[in-house]
Amino acid sequence: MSVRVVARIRPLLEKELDKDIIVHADRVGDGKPLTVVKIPNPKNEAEEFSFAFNSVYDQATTQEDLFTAEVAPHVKALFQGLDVTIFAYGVTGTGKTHTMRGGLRLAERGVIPRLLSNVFRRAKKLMKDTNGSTTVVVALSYYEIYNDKVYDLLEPPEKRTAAGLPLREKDGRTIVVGLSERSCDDLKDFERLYIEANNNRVTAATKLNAHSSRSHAILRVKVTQTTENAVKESTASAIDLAGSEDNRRTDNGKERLVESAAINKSLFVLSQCIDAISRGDKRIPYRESKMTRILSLGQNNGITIMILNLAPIRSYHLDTLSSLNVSSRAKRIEVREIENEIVYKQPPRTNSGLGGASVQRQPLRPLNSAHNIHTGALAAKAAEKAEKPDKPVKAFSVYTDKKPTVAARPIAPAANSSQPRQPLQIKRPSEGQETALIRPSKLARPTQFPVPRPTQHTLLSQPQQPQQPQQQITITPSQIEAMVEKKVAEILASRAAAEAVSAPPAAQPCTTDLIPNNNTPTAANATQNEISEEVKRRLEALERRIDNESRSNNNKDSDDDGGRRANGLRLLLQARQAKERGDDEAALGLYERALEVFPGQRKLLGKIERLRVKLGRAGQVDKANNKKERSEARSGTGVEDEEEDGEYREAEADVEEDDNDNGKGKIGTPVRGKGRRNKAAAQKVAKNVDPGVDFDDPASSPRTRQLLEIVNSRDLARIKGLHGFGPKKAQDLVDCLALRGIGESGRVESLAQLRMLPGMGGRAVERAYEGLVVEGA
Ligand SMILES: Nc1ncnc2c1ncn2[C@@H]1O[C@H](COP(=O)(O)OP(=O)(O)OP(=O)(O)O)[C@@H](O)[C@H]1O
Repeated sequence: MSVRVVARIRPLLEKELDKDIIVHADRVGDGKPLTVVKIPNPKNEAEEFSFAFNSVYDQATTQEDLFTAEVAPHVKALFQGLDVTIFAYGVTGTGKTHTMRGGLRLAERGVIPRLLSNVFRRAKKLMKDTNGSTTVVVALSYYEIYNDKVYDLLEPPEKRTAAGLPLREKDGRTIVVGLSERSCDDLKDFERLYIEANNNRVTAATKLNAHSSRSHAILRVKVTQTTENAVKESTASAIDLAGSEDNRRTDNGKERLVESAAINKSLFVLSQCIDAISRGDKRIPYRESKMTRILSLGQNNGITIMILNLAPIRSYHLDTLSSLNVSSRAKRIEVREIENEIVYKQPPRTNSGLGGASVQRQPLRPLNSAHNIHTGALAAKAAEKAEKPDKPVKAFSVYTDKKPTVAARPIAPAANSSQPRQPLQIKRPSEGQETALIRPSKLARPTQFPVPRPTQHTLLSQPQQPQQPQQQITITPSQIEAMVEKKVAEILASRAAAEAVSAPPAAQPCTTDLIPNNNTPTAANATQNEISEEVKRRLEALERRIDNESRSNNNKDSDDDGGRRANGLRLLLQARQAKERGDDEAALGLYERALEVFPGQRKLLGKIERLRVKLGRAGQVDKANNKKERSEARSGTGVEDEEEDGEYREAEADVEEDDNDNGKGKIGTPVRGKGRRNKAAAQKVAKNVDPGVDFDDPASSPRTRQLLEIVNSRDLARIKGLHGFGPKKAQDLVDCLALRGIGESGRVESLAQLRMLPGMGGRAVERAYEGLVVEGA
């Protein structure tokens, strides 16, 4: 399931009543719900950009409307064991805190108090419905990330240490070490704690918001359901992110500027993570900020809802566009909808009278095989509770008439566990039932492969008995193929996840997952073995194919000049933007990464050195590059580097051109001779292509017209079809066209203009032009 992204446009504030409204909610057709946000192109007011979301809430939306539509439906899922994450994103002053926290009046209460109210109500009902045999404990932790440091909001500020609380990875999640947790009995209890904690949160008045949050605030609501035999735990996280700020508009003083740099940096990393995930990159830069590590977007399980807050007025125009862009990409992020595992305190009694022929029961799992976080502390706590004599004896309601959603999962150790995986047991078929479900691995959603499963009866009455001969299992080749495809998708996903966190490789594709563990061969076992062998053989072949493909992709990447250069260009552009935001730290990191693409470039080295000096880290420029420079100087050669240098200069020219175009007068530094250089470059291309083609003239040839028409269509599929364009380059161009109005008409009017767009330097336009087959020619 993808991240659900909804947009909320706030009403005008009193001081804004005379302002021009430029952001509108719209629908895709009559009678359809609001799902589109419209905003004019800042370069061409006649043109409008449209951004589609899962839902859009306009100025008239009340706090209750939003909660009822977006959050209330997921409280049930929370009690089923799914984690729920809700976070508010947007520019400063757009209503994030209003949405999450809200006002004190009942109608003004935001998502968080309403969520807690619903949780307490449901908990109470559950306890009542089970006659007290299920107890529900609600516990809170609440912390903020201020200047990239984590502080516990449930502790008084004087207890804070300068370094804040450390983060640690545990069971694939990021946890805050030493965070306090308070249990809450009811809403009143919560409100007292929450109000007190909010007083500890850093807020300050800025020019854009009288009560601006200077930190990201994360509230975690842990719901623990305990019965006699088992404990189920799930967490709702409500996150109020600090808003991005354009410091040219805030008039921020020194302290606010430092805060602002930290806020902007973390939000920039978040947008980079979103971009990287949506592009399918192998490396996701989660670790570059504490906020992204904690949010773990795309790595978390359960349900994730992103609320994009928007201000409707013109003064937010560019900021609004930028946050619309980031959030519309977040829609592409997939989150696995996996319930947390139930932890059993003790084996269920085999002589339980609760059963009956129709009752299904969850198979037992050892505690150490639980997949999620509940293996250690929770189990210990559960055991401790079970031992306490003063607690009433409870009967756990794992016996249910319904088919359990997480029940009957085979034993699978945690994905990142060092423990070897146990092969799955394919169990006996139920009476009168030839087929049932199997889950090939923890990562996978339920599949439809017909394999036998045990009946309640068998499990309850003969838990220790050796396996009986099984009925003939029939799996068709197409089902095997489907299993294999699914497994491959899992392998790819787990590899991507493992690479993303730079952790040791995630659980290796475990082909044995699908192999039954049969020590006593029978006819049915033999059939299973055959099937497993077949699956295993195909999996191995596919794994080899994947390895070969990724190897050849890597080679292709390194051969692909355009892709490499475009990547370098992107890094230069991002570095430039970071510098403009005043985030020298991020700019330095990006320039250093660009140096890997354009190694040894003196100008780039100069920029890095200057930034290092500014950040008090002079003299640390990559030694390898310096060495390279020195050896070049000695040998007096560098033919290759000349080429690199030219390539770098062109890339940089593109970036500077882009900056110049974006922010005329913003930086205030005249750009010398860039127009000349680009024009010269364009003419150079024109000369290579066809002496008759004028790069400044849109109508100079049918091929030019066709190329421009394809570009201006902004149709990803058509642009991808251009010679020299991969999916990434095509997407970059489409995004760039969406972000910038090009030319008077908002269109690219000539090849020369196309060449000046980021990523279109070098021979990109020339290649696309040359490779174009003119329609109708
Ligand atoms: N839907 C709304 N209805 C009425 N007032 C709103 C709404 N959304 C926001 N506001 C008002 O707008 C102002 C700014 O909102 P808020 O402080 O929530 O912004 P924010 O995005 O959290 O800003 P920051 O990032 O600076 O913390 C507040 O006065 C708030 O009451």
